[in-house]
Amino acid sequence: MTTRHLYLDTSPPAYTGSRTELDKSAFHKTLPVLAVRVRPEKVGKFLKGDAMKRALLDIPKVRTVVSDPKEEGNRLVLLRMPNEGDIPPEALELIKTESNGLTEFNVNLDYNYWTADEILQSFLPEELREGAPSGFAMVGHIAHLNLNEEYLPYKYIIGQLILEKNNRVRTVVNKINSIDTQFRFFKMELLAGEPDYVVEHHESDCRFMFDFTKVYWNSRLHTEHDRLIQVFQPEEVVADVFAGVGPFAIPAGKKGCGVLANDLNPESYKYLAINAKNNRVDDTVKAFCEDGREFIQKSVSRLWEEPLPAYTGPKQSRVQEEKERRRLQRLKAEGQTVPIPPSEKQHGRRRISHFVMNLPDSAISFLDAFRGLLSGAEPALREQYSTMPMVHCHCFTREVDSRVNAEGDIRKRVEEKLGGALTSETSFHFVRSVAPNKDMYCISFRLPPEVAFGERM
Ligand SMILES: C[S@@+](CC[C@H](N)C(=O)[O-])C[C@H]1O[C@@H](n2cnc3c(N)ncnc32)[C@H](O)[C@@H]1O
Repeated sequence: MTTRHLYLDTSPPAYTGSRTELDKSAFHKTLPVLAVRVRPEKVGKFLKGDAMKRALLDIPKVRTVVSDPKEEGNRLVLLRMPNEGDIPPEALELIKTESNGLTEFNVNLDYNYWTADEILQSFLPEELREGAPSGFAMVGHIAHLNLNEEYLPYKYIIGQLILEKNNRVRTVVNKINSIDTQFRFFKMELLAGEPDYVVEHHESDCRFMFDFTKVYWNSRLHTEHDRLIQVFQPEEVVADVFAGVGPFAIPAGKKGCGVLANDLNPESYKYLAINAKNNRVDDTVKAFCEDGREFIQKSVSRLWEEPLPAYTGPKQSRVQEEKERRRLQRLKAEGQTVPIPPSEKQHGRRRISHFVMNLPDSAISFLDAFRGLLSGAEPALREQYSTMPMVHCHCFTREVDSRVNAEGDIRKRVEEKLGGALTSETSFHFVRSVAPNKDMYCISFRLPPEVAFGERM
């Protein structure tokens, strides 16, 4: 991007230095301008009012008023033009009556002045400028990008620029176009900064910690996470079959939901448990490390045998909790009756209301695990499921010609795997386009009773 201001060209100079490393000294530019010599007490007159509006130097990161190098205590008010003939008459009038005259001044711009994009545009060979990487995504302190092959010879310089020009960035990585087939995390190479991949990332008002090189995380799913979290009611229990480090599970727990959260990747499981603790929801969010199929099959009886604490209203802050603890301690010390905490008075939660299955590549293939989920269950447990749970299953399209086809195709694949017809309580949500011919959807359906009470797979 070239930045031009009236009279002044503030774009970086044409780069003539080395292309194997960044020669920062090559980024130097001098802009000759005029300056008004004024007594300090008169500076305000030149900055306020309309007279000087069209004459003052106004470029980002450059001060308009500087000390006069030739006369101690005096100030220079910088103008945007190098020639007197360009100064508007109303400004000239003020200069004549209120200043000590005009002088020449050099504004010096250097490497620190320009943005990473501007430096890169000047640095790259001409044929690579259009389409040059201009953005990056952030996860915690890590900036990550996905460089096209033609930019790979310049990858370390691109990394250096991102690191030096963005205060929040401590590490810059390039995602290599290969993804771990089972656990879905990206392979990446360090371009600049510290080789520290354990991040603290914030989403949906929760704090997530994880090793970005070992677990799946995708900030682009933020809206989808929020969408489903809104669907869950605080009293409900959610079973998250492919939970990752908890972007559905932890915010749902914070909302009040009981959550059984599972991931087969031991690293995801480790951070899932840490995140539940760090967000103070480890009483209601329980982590598991099992294959998704096994987790689904065990989930109903697991919750029946070990119910999750009942919902007792919005979660208190740490300060409120501490206040309540002290109040109860005082009552006890005074020999008064200590009230039973509401969570101990009420029965626990024993029914799963939602299953979440975000493993779009293969989640549908796990659906047969629902067959016979409740068959053989004792009557009291069956009674809990007079209303069947909702299943929210993410998947990719196969039929790409139109969305109508896509929905029909997804429905067919789901019904085949479930071994039963979907009810009218079925909906489709387009999540995002992941590639030109690949869309991500979420199908939400109520588990058909004849599937759950039918024969086990
Ligand atoms: C696409 S990620 C979704 C993670 C998280 N729910 C989210 O929305 O960001 C899928 C997760 O499924 C886990 N996974 C893959 N195969 C699995 C399996 N057979 N059983 C359980 N988890 C599995 C991966 O480790 C990964 O964390």
